[in-house]
Parts: sequence; structure tokens; C-alpha cells
Amino acid sequence: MKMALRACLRTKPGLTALLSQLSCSGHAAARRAPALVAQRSSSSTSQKIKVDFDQSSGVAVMHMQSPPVNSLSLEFLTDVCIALEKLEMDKSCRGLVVTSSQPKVFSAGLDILDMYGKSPEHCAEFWKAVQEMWLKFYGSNMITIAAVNGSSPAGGCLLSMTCDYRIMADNPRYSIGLNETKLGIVAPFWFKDTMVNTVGHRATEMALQLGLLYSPAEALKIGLVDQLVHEDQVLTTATETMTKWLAIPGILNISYTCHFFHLWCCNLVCTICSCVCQVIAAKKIHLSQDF
Ligand SMILES: CCCCC/C=C\C/C=C\C=C\CC(=O)SCCNC(=O)CCNC(=O)[C@H](O)C(C)(C)COP(=O)(O)OP(=O)(O)OC[C@H]1O[C@@H](n2cnc3c(N)ncnc32)[C@H](O)[C@@H]1OP(=O)(O)O
Repeated sequence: MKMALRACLRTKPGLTALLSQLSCSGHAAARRAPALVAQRSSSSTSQKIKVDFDQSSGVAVMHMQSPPVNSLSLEFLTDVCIALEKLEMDKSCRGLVVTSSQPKVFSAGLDILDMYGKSPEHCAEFWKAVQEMWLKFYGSNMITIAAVNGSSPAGGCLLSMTCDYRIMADNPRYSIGLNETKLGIVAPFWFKDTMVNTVGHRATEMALQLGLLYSPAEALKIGLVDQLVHEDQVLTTATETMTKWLAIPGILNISYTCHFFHLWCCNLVCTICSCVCQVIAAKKIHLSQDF
């Protein structure tokens, strides 16, 4: 799916416009102008994000440092998007590892406090920022690896699933999954689609309907993560793995992209049809109540 988005962002101007409307992609850039990285190795820091970029390898490491649990608030999401935009604009940056500076937690998902009791305008901006993060990671031209060094529920799991590869700390205390159902909320369809693309239809059905959080071993078994390593090795394994991915010529990447793009389009058409059916059904129910 991520590759599919990459392809359409490269080749389909119409869809780019559609996606940028969906994601409101100008919103992060409008706040702070991106700067190109000039040094051989550099480090740039916002309050909540630290990026180390090694120009000799072309690999950047994004450290999420929003205590206590890297919950995805509007401010944090905006910082993530700005950092991604900067890296994306620097053509020498080919790979991105995303990890957490917080102990025991990769990301606690959407910031519940930023969703509750806020104005409709804030909620709209917040929700657009969530979509923007999703699109930016999924549509990135960089190879992205999630170094999941702690628990990663809900939106944290989504973030990791938008990456090309996931390495998780092998600590049974940690968990990962889309647990929205357990919180009494329905995960949006694009959360669901992202999981289907990662672990398949049946596993997603089980995961979402029951709101399952998986231990690292269980997550590996269903393919939610690709590799488990000792807690101390998560970041180094991620950078080693990146070397392998970057050795693959970009043209092959683009070819696979076309296959996935086809699947993604089919999925999108189905989703639109299903939304139309739901609206028609809702109207019918409404009408039958009137009479
Ligand atoms: C605005 C319009 C929106 C419309 C939305 C419509 C539909 C949306 C549908 C669904 C979308 C859902 C996506 C989500 O991501 S919802 C968030 C789900 N997240 C969770 O369930 C995680 C909950 N947290 C945990 O399980 C644990 O905290 C964790 C395992 C991450 C860490 O455990 P640990 O024991 O280390 O730490 P705690 O003591 O539990 O927490 C420390 C501190 O952090 C606060 N906190 C935790 N999670 C969140 C969070 N998601 N948002 C905000 N704050 C969080 C926690 O309350 C503690 O605070 P304090 O007590 O120390 O003040």
C-alpha cells in the first residue's frame, strides 16, 4: 500500500491533488518552512522530534520525544509532518528509521486529551493532521523502518504499519495492535485497510472486532511485525536492515509499486461503493421512520 501511494504520488497528478486535499498537506509547511540539510551528518530538533541524519549513508533516524508516551497530539503530529517534509525534500536522504526516546513506549496512539472537549475546528485540524501523518509515511519516497522499542497501541500501531518494515523489542511486557474497539470506538476504514495490507483480511477481522493487543511474539506470528530483537538491539538492527533495503535498485521498488497501486485502487473503489450504500441505507431508514 505504501508503495502504491508512492507510485501514484510520482505518476498520477490527479490523484496527488486528491490526496493532498484529503490530507490538507500544506498545513504543516505553512507553519514552518522546511530547511535543507547541508552538513555531512546533522541533527535537527523540535521540542518533540529529534532527527539525526547521516549523509554518508543517506539514513535519518527520527526520535519521538514527547513525554510521557509520545501520544499523537496536534502539535506532535505537526512536528512529525514537518520533519518528514524536510527529509523528503532532501534527495540525499533515502532511508528513515522512526523510533522512540521514551522508555517502554513507542507511541500511545492518538492523544486522547486532544480529542476530548475541543472545538469542532480543533477536531477538524487534529483529524487532518492524523491523515497527513498517515499519507506522508505511506507515500514517502524513502524506505521507512519502524524501530518499535516499546508498546504501540492504536494510532501508534498505525504509525508503525505505514512503514516498510517493523522491528520490535522482544519484551513480553510490550504490546501492539489496533485496540480501538476496547475503547468503545470504531477504527476508521483506512486504519483497517492499513492493517489488512499488513496482516491480511482474517487477522484484521479478529484484531479489530476484538480490539486485540498482541505481545511481540504474537505480533510476529501474524506478521504485524517483521522481526523481534533484544531491546538493546532495536535501533542498530534497524539501521543494519536499512542497508539491505537501500541496496535494492529503486526501479524495482517502482515496479512493485505498480502492482500494489492496482490493489489499492480496487480497495478505494470498494470503499466508496460501500459508503454510498451506507448513505442510501441510512436515508431509507430515515424515510421509513418519517412515515
Ligand atoms: C478529534 C476528532 C477525532 C475524531 C475521531 C473519530 C474516530 C477516531 C477513532 C479511533 C481512533 C483511535 C486511535 C487512537 O489512537 S485512540 C488512543 C488509544 N490509545 C490507547 O489506548 C493507549 C492508552 N495508553 C496505554 O495503554 C498506556 O499508557 C501505555 C501502554 C502506552 C503506556 O503505559 P505506561 O504504564 O508506561 O504509562 P501510563 O501510566 O499508562 O501512562 C502515562 C501517562 O500517559 C498518559 N497517556 C497514556 N496514553 C495516552 C494517550 N493515548 N493520550 C493521552 N495521554 C495518554 C496517561 O494518562 C498517563 O498520564 P498521567 O496519569 O501520568 O498524567
